[in-house]
Amino acid sequence: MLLEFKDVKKSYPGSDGPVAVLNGVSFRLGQGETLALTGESGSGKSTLLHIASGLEQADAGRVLLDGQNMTQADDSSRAALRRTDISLVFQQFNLIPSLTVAANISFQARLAGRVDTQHIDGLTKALGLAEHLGKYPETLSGGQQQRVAIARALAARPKLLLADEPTGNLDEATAADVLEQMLNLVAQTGAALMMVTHSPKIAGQMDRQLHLRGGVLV
Ligand SMILES: Nc1ncnc2c1ncn2[C@@H]1O[C@H](COP(=O)(O)OP(=O)(O)OP(=O)(O)O)[C@@H](O)[C@H]1O
Repeated sequence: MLLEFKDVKKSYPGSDGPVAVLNGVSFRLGQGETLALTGESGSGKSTLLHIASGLEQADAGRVLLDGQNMTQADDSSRAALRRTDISLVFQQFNLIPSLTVAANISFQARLAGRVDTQHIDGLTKALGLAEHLGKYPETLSGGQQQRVAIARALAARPKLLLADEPTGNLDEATAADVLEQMLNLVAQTGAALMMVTHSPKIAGQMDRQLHLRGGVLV
């Protein structure tokens, strides 16, 4: 099993005491599997994704990545796992403005110590980015910027790709293209994918769907 949540709980401080966002969340994600995470605004989808990525810690329960207990790992081991095994794609692209497209794409692979130029060339071509490599992110369209973020995320050959509304900032036609390319590349690289989405149509393209309601998965 690649990712396993066991009775995960998370609260945030509210004006009248802690507010439970995740109230005992359990699920498993196998290698290469794709999973959609849906739920109303504020239901805790991003919180769950951040805990899966190690960006945030659960208050209780266990999160296992490839059998390793992330809940007990210290900050530096969680950071190491994030560099080597997990990649994230966000709604807002989050590219590094001072780096060229080429440098953005190889950034995480460099951090992970896993630069494979042939693999990066393949991603760049598949995403139609070959003629944009020397440009800076601000000169690209939203769709092109998100393609750069996807190439960066997959360049390090992560076992797990976590995507938070990755096509939420794109028009419908661009969103459909970017999603198709992302799903093809995820399948090719063998990564597992967990994607937060508000779109039932997008959720329907994943192997499985989980819905968050009232702090639990239904
Ligand atoms: N750092 C934080 N401090 C306090 N409360 C937080 C924090 N992060 C999230 N929350 C609260 O936790 C709840 C869940 O937030 P989260 O962003 O996980 O929801 P979501 O389902 O991803 O929402 P959306 O679909 O609107 O992005 C919200 O009520 C939010 O206000």
